[in-house]
Amino acid sequence: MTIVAENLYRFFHAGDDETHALRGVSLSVEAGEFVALVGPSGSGKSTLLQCLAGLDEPDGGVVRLAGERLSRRPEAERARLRAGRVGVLAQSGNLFPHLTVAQNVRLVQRGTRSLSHLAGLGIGHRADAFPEALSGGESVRAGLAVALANDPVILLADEPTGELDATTERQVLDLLHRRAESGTALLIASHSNAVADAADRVLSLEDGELR
Ligand SMILES: Nc1ncnc2c1ncn2[C@@H]1O[C@H](COP(=O)(O)OP(=O)(O)OP(=O)(O)O)[C@@H](O)[C@H]1O
Repeated sequence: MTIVAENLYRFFHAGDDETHALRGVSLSVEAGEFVALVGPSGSGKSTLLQCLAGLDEPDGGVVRLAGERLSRRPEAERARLRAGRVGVLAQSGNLFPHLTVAQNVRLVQRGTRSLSHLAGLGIGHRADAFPEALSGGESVRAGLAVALANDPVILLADEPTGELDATTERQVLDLLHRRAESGTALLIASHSNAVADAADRVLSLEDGELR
């Protein structure tokens, strides 16, 4: 099970301005691989993750999930292809505000699985808290708990450790490592050196191109 991007382009227009957020990005992440995606602010990391997740549509190129084309399909089909296989942690909007952490996880969970990964993420004691009561680091970890709720085969995560202290970051990276060892493909966008150090491979984006 892999995720593959072939020659992805994404442009944004605002008035006369055109931003070339992705300019011909090709990559693949294999099962069990922990890949870090680094690059300066604005280099296209979030755009790339959104396109890989099928939450944004590239203007050119193709995304394939386990050999099946994800791009240029109706959202309902993209959702079906993603469901239960791809976990996504975005930069915001990962939690429904009117549900507790545990309810957020339960909402996306298929069947009855345990909530034990909350403890692994160091937020077991916050299971009954509402998102507005969480610290920045707690809410990122709660979002990660939602993304991991169905034991996805691919995890796409945007800055999962950005708001964490060094000790908690280590804890989250250990958990991600164990996921990779059990076969999950991880693509983690981050500015943190600790994430790049923990990864098997580092992809570096600059101005919408991999270097
Ligand atoms: N919806 C949008 N409309 C217009 N421009 C956008 C949009 N989304 C992203 N961009 C632009 O595309 C470029 C890439 O943005 P992106 O968020 O992918 O970068 P990033 O590497 O994730 O940055 P950061 O590290 O700050 O999160 C930036 O110039 C950004 O301003």
